Amino acid sequence: MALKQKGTDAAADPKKRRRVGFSGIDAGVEANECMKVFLARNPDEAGSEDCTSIQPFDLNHFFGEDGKIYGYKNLKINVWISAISFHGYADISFEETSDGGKGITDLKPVLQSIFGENLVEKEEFLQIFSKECEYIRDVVTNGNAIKHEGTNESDPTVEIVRVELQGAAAFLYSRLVPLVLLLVEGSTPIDIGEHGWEMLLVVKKTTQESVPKFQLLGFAAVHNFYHYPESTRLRISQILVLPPHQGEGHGLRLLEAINSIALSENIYDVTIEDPSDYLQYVRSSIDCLRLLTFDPIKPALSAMVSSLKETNLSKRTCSLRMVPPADLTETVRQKLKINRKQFLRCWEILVCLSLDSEDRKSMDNFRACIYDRTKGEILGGATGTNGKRLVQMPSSVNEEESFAVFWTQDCEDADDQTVEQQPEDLKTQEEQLNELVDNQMEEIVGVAKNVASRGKDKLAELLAR
Ligand SMILES: CC(=O)SCCNC(=O)CCNC(=O)[C@H](O)C(C)(C)COP(=O)(O)OP(=O)(O)OC[C@H]1O[C@@H](n2cnc3c(N)ncnc32)[C@H](O)[C@@H]1OP(=O)(O)O
Repeated sequence: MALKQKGTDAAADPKKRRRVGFSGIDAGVEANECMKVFLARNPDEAGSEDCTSIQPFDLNHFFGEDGKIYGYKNLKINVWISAISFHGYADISFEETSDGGKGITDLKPVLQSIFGENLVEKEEFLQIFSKECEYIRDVVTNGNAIKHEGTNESDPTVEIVRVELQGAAAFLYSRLVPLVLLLVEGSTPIDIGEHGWEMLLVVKKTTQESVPKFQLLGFAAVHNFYHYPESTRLRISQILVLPPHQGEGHGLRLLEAINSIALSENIYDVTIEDPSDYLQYVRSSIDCLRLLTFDPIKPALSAMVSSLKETNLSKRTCSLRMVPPADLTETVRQKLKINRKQFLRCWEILVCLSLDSEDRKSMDNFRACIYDRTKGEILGGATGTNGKRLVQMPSSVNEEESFAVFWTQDCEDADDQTVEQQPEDLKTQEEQLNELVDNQMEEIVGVAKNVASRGKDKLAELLAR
């Protein structure tokens, strides 16, 4: 790795070290405040801040325990990643360095932990644009274009290509790792040495002269793993649409392509590893639209909707489990490859869509069912705690949504239970639970609205029954 550093190199040579007027102990600077990452499409954009800027979810977590950089005055770290070859080039500048009590952060190993071997000197970075201008074409040459219903509907120049994660494709993945680390929250690089990995690449073809013929817009890393006794499951491990192209329908295309592979190869089902909220939203929207036209679902759905209209759960004298019949869950898995957990999510969305939002009683009953389900999941059943307790945990990410469940050591010990379940504890638990239920209602309604606007005709047909 080569980094071009402006300013003094005082950090390396103690004799040259100059004192900076830090008053007291150095408070440090947050990495999020001084580091920027850009995507450069051509040599002119390399070094310029007028190109696509990437918004990493959090840079601080790469930098030590407190996410801070120490010992620099006016530090600026700019990194450009080539949108053609995915090499990187870093420009680091600062006025002065000085140990203000917390040392001088060594930036090289940190940048290396993000960008690895991809980081090169500026000169090399600029040359690579022409040297590797057909890099993506070379990777997709051995791949298979995935054609399925709806393919290329909106843009015939965009294609999804399926490649095994070996050889050139494995090299491409290793070049994409920095973007994965920066943009996919909580991600770690996948083990490409493991059997069963493949990638789906979203590529844009162009016939224009002087620009690469293939441009990478996004990708999904998918693992095929064994399911007893003789089938395979497809697990989407990482999916990333490059920042300038997010929201253009490519994530949706990738999910649709994976669904079509699962159907054509009679895969057991499709799962997603820790989907982000937005990915889950896109996925549920697609699955609900598929389910709207899936006839076997209709009788069970209308029976569920009738029950919600007729019962009154507000007094909690009766209860209703808002789950689909087990045989329907199995049919949905077999025919649409939607896994059980995902179908349960979609089921709630479809029930919500089928209810009259003006009918207070039905909507209250619906919320009561979501409440019972959530409580059951967290506290281990609506009738007892099963020895589990819900506590709110401090979190830097989102305090409101951070809960932990812990088990009391001996759940049959009645004395322990009495001591722990103080009335004020129960009230806090109740408040936290209600917040969680409100969030879930919001998510359900969000997807329901999207599905309603995109599948008006299908929905009208479903509701007419
Ligand atoms: C397992 C994991 O990898 S989790 C991490 C996921 N990845 C990340 O978070 C990295 C950063 N984000 C991304 O890479 C992307 O934003 C992704 C992958 C999450 C989503 O891909 P995108 O290309 O941005 O989304 P895409 O444009 O395909 O779809 C989203 C929009 O199109 C809508 N849409 C378009 N057509 C349709 C349709 N036919 N049916 C339903 N919805 C549709 C979606 O509902 C959504 O609309 P809205 O946000 O305006 O309400």
